Amino acid sequence: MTPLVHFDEVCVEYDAGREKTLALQPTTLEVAKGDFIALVGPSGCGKSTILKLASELLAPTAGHIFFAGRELGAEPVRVGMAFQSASLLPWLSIRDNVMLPLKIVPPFREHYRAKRKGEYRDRVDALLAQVGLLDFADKNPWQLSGGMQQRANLCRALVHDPDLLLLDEPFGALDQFTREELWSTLQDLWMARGSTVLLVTHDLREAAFLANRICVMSARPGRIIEDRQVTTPRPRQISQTFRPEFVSIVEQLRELIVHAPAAPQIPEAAQ
Ligand SMILES: Nc1ncnc2c1ncn2[C@@H]1O[C@H](COP(=O)(O)OP(=O)(O)OP(=O)(O)O)[C@@H](O)[C@H]1O
Repeated sequence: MTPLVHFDEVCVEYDAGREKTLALQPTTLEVAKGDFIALVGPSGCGKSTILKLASELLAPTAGHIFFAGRELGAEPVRVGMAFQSASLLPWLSIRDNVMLPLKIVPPFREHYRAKRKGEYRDRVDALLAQVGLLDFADKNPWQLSGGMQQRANLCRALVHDPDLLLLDEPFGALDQFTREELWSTLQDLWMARGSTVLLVTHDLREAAFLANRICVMSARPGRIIEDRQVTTPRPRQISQTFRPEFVSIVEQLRELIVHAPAAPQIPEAAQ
């Protein structure tokens, strides 16, 4: 079956004038529709670079990226994104923050004026209810805790049913208990919506709890050195992450990352 996203021998070299940084060695990755993939690896190995490629913020230096069998860029791909900082607009209510993609992203924006008061508002409120935020819909972001802001941020990333949900350390700034709550929220949203997710994280327990596949990357210039399935049935419980079989997955990932040699550099002439 054609993968939803296919990175085919993709290479990235950042070129800042005289200084060039090879961030990604030829990397191949196939993402099926509905996959939940976690990208883990040492700092600077190119995890965020993969998200930038998937969101078309960055073009590969070499290789190709396909979406549903066609070269990325041939057709618009709807992407939802969330980062470590929730970056909600402080002057808008939570409801209006979550509504934003429906105002901006085609084809929703064409119907925005007609549907805002009815259908779109119901859609936003249903999502807010699903993550326990409906009572806070009229509040401004600064009236919510960091964890609540990240819940709203996830809603904003999902409200327009993106083809791809790209998450770059979305829970990195939260305390452990709030983070675990948000893992369960994200798992529930993913199970309900069947989204296709690429998650960058440094937290191996988070990767193992949330993902179906964990792609481990080598130190920069990065490449995928292990593509590991996590078959634990859903819904997963936080308490399971303290059980021996789960702890063992996390330990194996950690060993891989700590001991993985940096990928051999490709000689410039061969690039
Ligand atoms: N715009 C840029 N210009 C030059 N070099 C860059 C640029 N963006 C990233 N890099 C370099 O490319 C490499 C990969 O960066 P990237 O942000 O993808 O890594 P990462 O694995 O997400 O890192 P971290 O885990 O620390 O967030 C790093 O060495 C980084 O310094």
